[in-house]
Amino acid sequence: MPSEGTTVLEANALCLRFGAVETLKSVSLSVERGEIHAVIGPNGAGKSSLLNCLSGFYRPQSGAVRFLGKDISSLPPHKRAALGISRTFQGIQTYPSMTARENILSGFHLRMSTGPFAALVWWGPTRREEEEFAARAEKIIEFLELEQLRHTPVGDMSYGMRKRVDLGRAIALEPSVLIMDEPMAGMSNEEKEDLARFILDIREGLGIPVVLVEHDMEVVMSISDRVTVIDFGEVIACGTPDEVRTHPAVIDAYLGDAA
Ligand SMILES: Nc1ncnc2c1ncn2[C@@H]1O[C@H](COP(=O)(O)OP(=O)(O)OP(=O)(O)O)[C@@H](O)[C@H]1O
Repeated sequence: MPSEGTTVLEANALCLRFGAVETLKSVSLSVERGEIHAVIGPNGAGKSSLLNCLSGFYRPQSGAVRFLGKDISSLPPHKRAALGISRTFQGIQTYPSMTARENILSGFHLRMSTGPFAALVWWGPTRREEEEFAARAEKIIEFLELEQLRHTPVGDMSYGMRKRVDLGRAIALEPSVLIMDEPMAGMSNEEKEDLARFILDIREGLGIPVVLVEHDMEVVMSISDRVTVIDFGEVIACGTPDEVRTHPAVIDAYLGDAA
């Protein structure tokens, strides 16, 4: 883990174009240890594109992404994930026929030091890893209060619980940072409250900083330490929820009457 006060994940002057569309125009963002950092902005502002640049799904034409001070701009998504950059996506990423426990266990595969070949010829370490992962999966099940649903196929669960299993898969890797794209979309108020509590617990209890794109302003303003506002591919404000809420450019661009 990084030492106190260090930047965990950093985007520096990212420029991203799709043909004639300038999606990100020199966007910078830093995610500090111990913070929940929200990225907000109107539809089409470039929020998901920024997350995709951080996790490696999009390659910006210029600018750099750094993780714990190291330039990771050229790394593909799976290598960034293996370094400790975890991500949840819009919608559901879990396997519906697998149970909650099996889905969470599937999140460990990136950290498996022994591949399938080693498993065939060298049984010992694989077995030990499996036991270790099973124990860790149990901890995640308890952490996310999924005990009752441990052996339930995810396809039989409510949307909110499926998203919770999805989150379990993302934190199974014990990441150094968690990226979440619109985690509250499609959730009831009760489900949102539960998820907000777990996001706070992930920051507090597990010490994992979180960067999230979220449209629900009530959630953003209540759980975030810092908020970056993007409009038309540019950062127009960055600060605490109170600073952002009262920022004239933000009021103009996005929050309007809701501020
Ligand atoms: N793969 C792509 N190909 C072409 N254009 C893209 C691609 N990804 C994003 N864009 C464009 O980049 C711009 C920003 O899109 P993005 O999804 O990042 O915005 P957003 O702020 O996340 O929007 P929303 O809140 O509606 O999800 C849009 O004009 C979009 O059409």
